Amino acid sequence: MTIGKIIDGKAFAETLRGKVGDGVIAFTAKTGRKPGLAVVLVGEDPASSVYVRNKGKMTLAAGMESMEFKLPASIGEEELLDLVEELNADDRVDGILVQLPLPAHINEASVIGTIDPAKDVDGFHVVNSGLLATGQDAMVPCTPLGCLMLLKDELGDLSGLEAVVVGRSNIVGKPMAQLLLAENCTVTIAHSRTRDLASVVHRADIVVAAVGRAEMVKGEWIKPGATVIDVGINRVTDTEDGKSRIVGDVATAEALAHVRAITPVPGGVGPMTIAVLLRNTLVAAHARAGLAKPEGL
Ligand SMILES: Nc1nc2c(c(=O)[nH]1)N[C@@H](CN(C=O)c1ccc(C(=O)N[C@@H](CCC(=O)O)C(=O)O)cc1)CN2
Repeated sequence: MTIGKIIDGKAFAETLRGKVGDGVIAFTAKTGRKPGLAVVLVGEDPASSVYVRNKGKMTLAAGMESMEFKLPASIGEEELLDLVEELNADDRVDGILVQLPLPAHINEASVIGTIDPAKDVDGFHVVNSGLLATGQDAMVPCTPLGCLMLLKDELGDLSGLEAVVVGRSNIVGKPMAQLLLAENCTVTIAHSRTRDLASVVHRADIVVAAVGRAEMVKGEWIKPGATVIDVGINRVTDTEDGKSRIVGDVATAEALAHVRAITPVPGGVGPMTIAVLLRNTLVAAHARAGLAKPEGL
């Protein structure tokens, strides 16, 4: 039995962060200032706190200015919107990211809609999703852009390939489908209510699983030789030893016998999210400074 390749997202992300660091040096030499990223965390969700801490560390390591705003979960929506407006008006800030999810009393769409689209390094503003959907230059959400980078690195030209995206979120599924369409793939968006999901997935040369259900995509669903990108991060508890671990949306051990290549969880797509965030911040800084897009990013 042959087994597929494990795509090393961690190593790819490290290389990308290195290239961003080089771009930051060149940007700073040209403009006399560093690119700046502002990250807003509302509440104390443990996973979100870790992601925000890592974003701050990696922003600094790339040579950028990092601004962190930690607000209590009880903050009102108006107060949060006021902070976003302040960051929109602050010239040192090239990128604004509000960590999701937000507490239930705050309307996510209003918050995202208040971010200046030029500083929307998450690419979640409707202006950016509209630009992406119409094939124009846009700020692209970090996780799907990271997935696309891994796919192109593995497969080269994606033109004509059959791609199935399992998951229809605004953050991953929908922008992922748009990116694959722009690469001339034939794209299907499937989800938890798709009829006969197994046979839909079995058509695909490329499977992107972003449905948020532990190991939902089974090995035998995968067409032999397909490339699988697993976006899921699901914490599960082992019944035997009671220890918890993270698994993806794909049953990786089974899938390995079928795939050409697959991203692991952890160490696949996850590390790409922050690396692409830094890349998007550098791109936003160039655009705001009236400079051409940095090359090779
Ligand atoms: N405003 C945003 N909020 C959220 C986003 C986002 O892109 N923008 N994405 C996720 C969380 N996220 C970054 O914010 C993120 C998730 C996972 C990882 C990562 O490196 N994962 C590791 C495993 C980490 C672990 O052990 O828990 C991996 O997969 O190897 C980085 C960033 C939701 N919110």
